[in-house]
Amino acid sequence: MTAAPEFVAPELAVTGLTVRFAGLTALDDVDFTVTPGSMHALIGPNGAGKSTCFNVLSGVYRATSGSVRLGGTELTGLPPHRIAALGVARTFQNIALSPRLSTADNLMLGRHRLTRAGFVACGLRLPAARREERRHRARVAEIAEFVGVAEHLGHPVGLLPYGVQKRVELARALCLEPRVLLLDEPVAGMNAPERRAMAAVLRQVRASLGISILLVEHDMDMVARLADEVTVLDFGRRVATGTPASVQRDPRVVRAYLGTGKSAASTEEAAEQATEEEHA
Ligand SMILES: Nc1ncnc2c1ncn2[C@@H]1O[C@H](COP(=O)(O)OP(=O)(O)OP(=O)(O)O)[C@@H](O)[C@H]1O
Repeated sequence: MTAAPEFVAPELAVTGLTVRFAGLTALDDVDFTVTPGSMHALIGPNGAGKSTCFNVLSGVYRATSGSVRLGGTELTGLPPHRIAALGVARTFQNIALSPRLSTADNLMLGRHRLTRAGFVACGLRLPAARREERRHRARVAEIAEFVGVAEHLGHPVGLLPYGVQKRVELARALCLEPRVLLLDEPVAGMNAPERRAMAAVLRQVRASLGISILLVEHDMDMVARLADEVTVLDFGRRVATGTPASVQRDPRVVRAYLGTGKSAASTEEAAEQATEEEHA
């Protein structure tokens, strides 16, 4: 699967982002930039502000101050559907699919924003609406094949193994034809083979589609293997930005996030192993 020829991933620039909830500062003057076509991880201990940041980027929360720009467009203040229409798609920490619907129908819901035929034309199944539906179903099949869930298109999502459901969720986000993907803990709760399968798909998404990806992930091995750049938050503040290897060696990060020398060492090993894999 490839991106449309005119596809260009825009820069996502977060500047001075601050979010306050009645007396609590969840994000405090945070800056980072997701370079077009790169994979950028947002990490930090529990309560560091990662979900709050995702919620601002997708329009669920309003920023108290600061700016989020996608290319030349300011996103702060826009409602979620407008942000989605600009090409920002999101997956959730907990699976947010309709379990009784088939994989195909869940993915068709993901195409809703791109549907041109009106409600009446669809309801009456007029020829133009039927043609459009065929076109969307063909694209859904292509995306399902790309993320490795094609064999499950006819199955109710709720009956699929957890790791497959997470890939269906990714497929649904891709059905929006996004320019930026926000992935909230894409491998949380997965076993090792499921993690490897998801990592392989995410690498393909970046390599073949050129979509910019912002990823919240607690699994440091995944971050070390996948991310081009990492931003570390602690108590709502950015404490470091850099390559996975450089942030893992940053004493502020070790203090804030990794806690013990032991976990820092294990994540360094993961970074070294990832580099070896890339060079193999
Ligand atoms: N809607 C809200 N109202 C009040 N406080 C909130 C709200 N959302 C988040 N917070 C607070 O903001 C801070 C940051 O929370 P957030 O969920 O963004 O952290 P996180 O890094 O995503 O944590 P985790 O890894 O546990 O998901 C926390 O202290 C949290 O209690």
